Amino acid sequence: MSMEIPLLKMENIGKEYFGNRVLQGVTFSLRPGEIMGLVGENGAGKSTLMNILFGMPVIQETGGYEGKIIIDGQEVHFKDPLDALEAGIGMVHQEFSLIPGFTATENILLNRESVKYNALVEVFGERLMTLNRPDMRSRAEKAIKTLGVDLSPETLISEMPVGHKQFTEIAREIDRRKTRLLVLDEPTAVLAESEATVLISALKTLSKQGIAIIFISHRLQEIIDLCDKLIVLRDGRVIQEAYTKDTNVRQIASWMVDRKGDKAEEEKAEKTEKKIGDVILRTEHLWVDMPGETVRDVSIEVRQGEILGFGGLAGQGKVGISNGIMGLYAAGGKVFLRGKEIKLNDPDASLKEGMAFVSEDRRGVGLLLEEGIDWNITFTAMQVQEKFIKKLLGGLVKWRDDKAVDECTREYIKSLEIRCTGPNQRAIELSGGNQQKVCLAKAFAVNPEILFVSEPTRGIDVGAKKLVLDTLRKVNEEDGTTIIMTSSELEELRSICDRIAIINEGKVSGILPASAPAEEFGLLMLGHVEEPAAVN
Ligand SMILES: Nc1ncnc2c1ncn2[C@@H]1O[C@H](COP(=O)(O)OP(=O)(O)OP(=O)(O)O)[C@@H](O)[C@H]1O
Repeated sequence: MSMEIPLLKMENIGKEYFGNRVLQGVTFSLRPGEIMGLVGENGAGKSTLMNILFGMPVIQETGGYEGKIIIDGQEVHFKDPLDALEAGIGMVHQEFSLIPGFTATENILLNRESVKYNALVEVFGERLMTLNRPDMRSRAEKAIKTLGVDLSPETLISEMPVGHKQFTEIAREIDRRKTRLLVLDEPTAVLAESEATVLISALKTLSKQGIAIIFISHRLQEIIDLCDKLIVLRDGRVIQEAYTKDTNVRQIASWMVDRKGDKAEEEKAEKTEKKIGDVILRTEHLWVDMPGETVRDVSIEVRQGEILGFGGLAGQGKVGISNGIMGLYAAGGKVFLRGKEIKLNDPDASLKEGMAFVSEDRRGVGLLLEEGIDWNITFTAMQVQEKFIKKLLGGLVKWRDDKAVDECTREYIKSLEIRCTGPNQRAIELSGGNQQKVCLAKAFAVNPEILFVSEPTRGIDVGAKKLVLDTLRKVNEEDGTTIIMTSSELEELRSICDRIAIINEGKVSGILPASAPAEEFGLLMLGHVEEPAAVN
């Protein structure tokens, strides 16, 4: 054993939220340049542990924490993130903290002063006018280059696809010369596989320069590929510590869950015979103006009762299609539901027509963060369909049926294994993966005829992933719901879809049955257009 003093030691860390214990006796240490993976099921306590390390206000506001944080052998007490930054710790959160109306360069150069940006944006705005632009740009370019990504420093954050926002956040941390420890909370969740590969090699470069890294991910192969060692949290305790060279994905998955490890194993679904009906939804020359995911010309038919997948590389438009049909971004062309043309650019209309959408952007459009789980799950159904409403005197008097709301919420908490203190816990207090489950439950509650889901398993742990996909399959088979699913993971699409359309440069480059070989999908993703079927 070397006598070297670790860069960081967290010792006996504990945390309670209002009597709910979420961390207990967590201890680990990290040397300069070392990369540690932090894994565990949704709600195991990973983000909380990192929030403690980074001095996040939510920790102080909820009664602080127990245990010690020791840096270079000295105990530290961070009052807020600025103290942590001062000590050389950088953190990239699950959700972004970039300033929308500013460019990549400006965001990178604002560094973490922007932790407090809410009130300060105006001030920054003025300051930026007087800054040395060429110098700023070259610093931003340097940080972007270290990451090895194709990102223009002049692009506005509000116009970037989500993957580029992620790289901008990371570039911002790299530009801070002081950074000695970088914490990344699920940085690859919003990235396409190719982008994730770029990120992983960039992080390896940083570690060679002596920067230590704590990396949270549900993609266990990434943990193996990137990290030197890992710790596994279960119910707020460290239940295993290991060097990645001594373990494998299967073993890590089994450490994470109480249940048997085999639940984490990706199983091929047994396809039961199911009835696929007539065309229920049809688009004609659909275009959608969504930043980073422009749809140019999509004409496609979806049949009643099928699960249709949209796949393709990031930024090619697969994400834009459902956002356009559901009225969240400006769209044109024609969309027909059961043969009748529907109104575009009107989110309410699409809901009333019996369509529901689980967005890839769960914080942006998915949740009412300050409201309870119950309200989040039932609100849309209540508003659009008058579900959970009691009527008296022939409909003259209406009020909320709290009992029905509560029952429905409890059912989804159980079936989707949402980890919470109860039906009225606020959405903002849930872990990322559990918020994602609430978004799904909310869509199921309206019992839509057509359900659009975009990246449904983003942020979901390996065990729960199967649960989510099984639930989608069940809704499709038992309720006959037609499902249109967008995902950046081809294997996920292949495990539940009947057909998969690959989108390239804003157009459909081909549609294949899920059983087609992976190489054929690969070719379509690269823009090789399918041979047109026999000419008529
Ligand atoms: N502000 C808060 N108030 C109350 N409880 C909270 C708060 N933030 C988190 N929790 C609870 O702490 C527990 C741990 O959550 P945490 O976000 O640390 O999990 P996680 O391991 O990061 O999960 P995921 O993989 O889903 O992101 C959860 O049960 C969550 O509900």
